[in-house]
Formats: sequence, structure tokens, C-alpha cells
Amino acid sequence: MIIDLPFVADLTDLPLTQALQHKLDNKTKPLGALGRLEQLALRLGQIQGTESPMLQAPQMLVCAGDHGLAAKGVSAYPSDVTWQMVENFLAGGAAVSVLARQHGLQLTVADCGVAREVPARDVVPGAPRLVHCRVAAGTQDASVGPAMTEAQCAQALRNGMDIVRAMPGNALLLGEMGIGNTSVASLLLARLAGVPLAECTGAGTGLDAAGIARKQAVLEQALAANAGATQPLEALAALGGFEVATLTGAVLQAAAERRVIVVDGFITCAAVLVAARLAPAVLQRCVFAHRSGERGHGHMLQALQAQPLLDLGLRLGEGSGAALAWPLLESACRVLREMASFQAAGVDGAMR
Ligand SMILES: O=C(O)c1ccc[n+]([C@@H]2O[C@H](COP(=O)([O-])O)[C@@H](O)[C@H]2O)c1
Ligand SMILES: Cc1cc2nc[nH]c2cc1C
Repeated sequence: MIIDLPFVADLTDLPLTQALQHKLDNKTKPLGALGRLEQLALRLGQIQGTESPMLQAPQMLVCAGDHGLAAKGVSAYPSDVTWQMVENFLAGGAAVSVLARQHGLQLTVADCGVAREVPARDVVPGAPRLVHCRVAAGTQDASVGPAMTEAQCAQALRNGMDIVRAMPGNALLLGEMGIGNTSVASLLLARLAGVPLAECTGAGTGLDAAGIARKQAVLEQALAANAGATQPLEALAALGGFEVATLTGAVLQAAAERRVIVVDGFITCAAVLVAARLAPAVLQRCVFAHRSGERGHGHMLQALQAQPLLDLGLRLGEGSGAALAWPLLESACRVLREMASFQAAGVDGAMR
């Protein structure tokens, strides 16, 4: 595949890490008492290269696309729900719309290849925004051949890079919508991390046990039909979706720009998995929002060496988990920037 990918530098900076740890240890609290929030603060400082990280103009990017595989009955819902939910995101009534509004996250919905084109609308400042970056009206059926051509996949990657390049701020939250896309995530996990397909395949939007067995059989066919696609970009083209490829491009661009990347559930993790196989330092910029209820997400998190912040049994996608985790990132920054040190507050910080 011919595509120029952005360079993602290694962020390892031992003196800064030590300075951040020292700053946290001198805040007015027992050593380590803010638990995981302290690790989060450390990570945000490392990403931004400062002892006083600050989050600005956070962007929630929800990428949407349809999947040829959906015709094989791999989802509990029909493909039409994809465009209908895109309309709902833009109208302000979906979970991610509500949560983005609550937390002051600018919502951008990208039509990366929804089967039915979502009509353009007027731009209203602060309201959800629609970006058209349609590669095609849904992918091909991966159970009989590649889901995308390499050129289509490269186009989707470039679209994701372009969207992020044009965004303000220093934090990107990832979301997605696409009936059939838990299948895509399962296939990429199986192919790129070598996890047995049965352990990657789950209920998605709500299949019962018989439905999951049917889904698994279709996914076995997809792996067999694309047996040669073993490298990350080949696998993405053969097994992926337009929204997952667009997210992969967005992740690479955001990582190259040292934005904080807040990863949502099973599907956005699959985009990060591909990006991390291409540029491992991507993971240094990622904050994993939550552990999804979807079967396979545990393996996915393991493959990404990720420790998610929340465990709420969410299995919605859209970026809902990323939005819910957002205030924790804001709190972590405030701890570093605003909490008093022992010296400043006149509190005796010496342990007996
Ligand atoms: O993010 C997750 O972990 C997650 C888990 C299960 C389902 N989803 C959402 O449900 C849709 C995919 O489910 P399915 O059953 O159609 O493959 C897609 O729109 C996702 O946003 C998302
Ligand atoms: C209603 C509905 C909303 C969603 N949001 C993300 N995936 C979804 C799938 C369905 C079916």
C-alpha cells in the first residue's frame, strides 16, 4: 500500500518522568493516595512534555461506516441503524451527543462510508459537525474477499489524518458507529494479535448464543478468504471497515502531534491496535477509557498493554466511554497544576 504515514516519536524522557513523580509525591496527600489518578497525571505530563499539563479544546471524533459482512447476519440490528444513528448524533439525542454536551467536547461525526449518504447541513458553532469523507457506500463482504481495496484503505487512512490535522486543541476522543463493526474488531484482533477467533467473538449489539455461533462461522470464512493479509495495513484493508481505517489514520496523526488520545471500547481499540503495530509509540499517547462488556475486549486490552480507567459494563461504543472518562483526565491535570505541595501548605510531609 502506498501511503506516507506520519512519524511518531518515542516520548521516553526519564528526567521529566522523575520530575513528575517528585511533584506528585510532594502534593498534600499520603504517598500514592490518589491511586490511578496519579498514573494518569504522569502520563498526561509525559504526553505534553511538561510538569503542568493542560487540556484544551477536546475533540470527540465519531467515525461511521457500513460493512458488507452485515448482510451475513453478524449483528442483532440492520445496517440502516448506522445512518439513522448518525442523524441522531447530529440531532443531539444519542448518548455520545448528550455526554459530549455535558463535558464540553466538540463532537465531529465523520461519514467514512455509510451505506446511505447522510445529507450535509449548516454548520452551527458548538453544535455537532458532520464531515463527509465517504470512501464508498459500505465495504465489500469480507467473508468472500477483501473488504476494501488497498487504495480505498489508503484513502480512509488519509481522511483520518486530514480530519485531525484540521482540528484545534490537544486532545482527541475516539468514537465509532457501524452495524457489523464488532466483527471487524474481532477479525483484526485475531489476525494481528493471534488470539483464537472464538475468544474474540462476542454478542456485539446483542446476539444470543446461537447468533454468536453463526457470527463466528462467518468470521472464520473471512479469515480464510483473506488468509494472505497478515501485515497490519493488509489486514486493515482485507478485514477492516472505512470507519476503523479512518480512525487508524486519525490516531497516527494525533500521536504524531502529541495529542492526548482517549480510546473508547472494542472497536476504537482495534484502530489503535493497527496504528500501534505500525508505530508502537502511539501507545504512549493513549488513555484507555474503559473495559467494554464485549467479549474479546480483555484480550484486546492485553494486546495493547492497556489498563482502562472505568469498568461500567458499557457496550455501546459511539465514544460514550471516552466521554465518561474525560473528567478524570481533567482532574488529573488539576492535581498536578493546582494541588498544594507540603511545603507551600505548611503540612508536615515526613512519614514517621
Ligand atoms: O465499543 C464497544 O465495546 C462496543 C461493543 C458492542 C457494540 N458496539 C457498538 O455496536 C455496533 C456494533 O455491533 P455489531 O453487533 O453490529 O457488530 C457499533 O455501532 C458499535 O458502536 C460497541
Ligand atoms: C440503537 C443503536 C445505537 C448504537 N450506538 C452505537 N452502536 C449502536 C447500535 C444500535 C443498534
